Amino acid sequence: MTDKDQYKVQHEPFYQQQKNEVALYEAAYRNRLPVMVKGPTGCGKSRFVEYMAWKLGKPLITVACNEDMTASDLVGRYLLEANGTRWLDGPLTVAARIGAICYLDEIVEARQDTTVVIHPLTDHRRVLPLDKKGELIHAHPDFQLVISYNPGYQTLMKDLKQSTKQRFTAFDFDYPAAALETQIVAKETGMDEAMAAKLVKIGGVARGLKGHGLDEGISTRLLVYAATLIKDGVEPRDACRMAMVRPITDDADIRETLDHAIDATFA
Ligand SMILES: Nc1ncnc2c1ncn2[C@@H]1O[C@H](COP(=O)(O)OP(=O)(O)OP(=O)(O)O)[C@@H](O)[C@H]1O
Repeated sequence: MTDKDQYKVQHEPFYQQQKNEVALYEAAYRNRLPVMVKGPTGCGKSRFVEYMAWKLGKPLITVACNEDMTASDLVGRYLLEANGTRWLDGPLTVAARIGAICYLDEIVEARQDTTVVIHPLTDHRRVLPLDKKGELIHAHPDFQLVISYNPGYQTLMKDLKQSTKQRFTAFDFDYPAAALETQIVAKETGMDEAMAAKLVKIGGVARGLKGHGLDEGISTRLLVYAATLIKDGVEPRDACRMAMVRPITDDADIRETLDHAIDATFA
């Protein structure tokens, strides 16, 4: 297996289009424009990028960003070995060399001095300077940079700089409308649509509480978890409490409200 093959998405991921994002992404890719995918947690951002990598037949390298991440974690570093030192490419460098789609998940978590290393890759230069190694990489023609971003988590202290934002085209994602989300939960888990619709309805109750005691509503991911447990034989009320309520809040009043909604739905 070559470097490239190991990053190929082997099987078609199930992705339910919300609007015309597939065609728009293809246009961005044709022109090698960097893409930003914005939206709340668990609404399908990563699945979309995985699906696009599969559809375009390009390798996909995903990096989960965090606040301890340094530029070296992205670009690469020298490793100390018995016989001296050896350079090890970081994931961004590998992607630029082999022509992969590089997906930096939750980029805003990374420190700003880390974020700026992507700048020269996002404009017409499409280069990546490896300062420590003294090498300038010209990105492979197939390389594309994609970042994800949850606008709900941003504070004044933690946001992308305009000079970073303005290097990307952007997609606004959100939880799908009820009918579409029902199809997603049903197709993803094999659950019948009538049952999936019940889970989506409870999800809707929780999303209505956002800003009234809840930071985020129940994600599509959690609806899929609940459906998976139910398909495995777990009693629906237990599955919903376990997958859709307990993870998202410790507030007794909100839990009670959501538990009531669950009991009413499965009465
Ligand atoms: N449009 C969709 N088509 C198919 N599955 C979907 C879709 N939207 C959400 N899902 C389901 O929701 C799950 C979570 O989606 P995904 O991992 O893409 O979330 P995300 O937006 O990247 O979240 P995070 O920001 O937390 O990484 C998927 O594993 C899939 O089961």
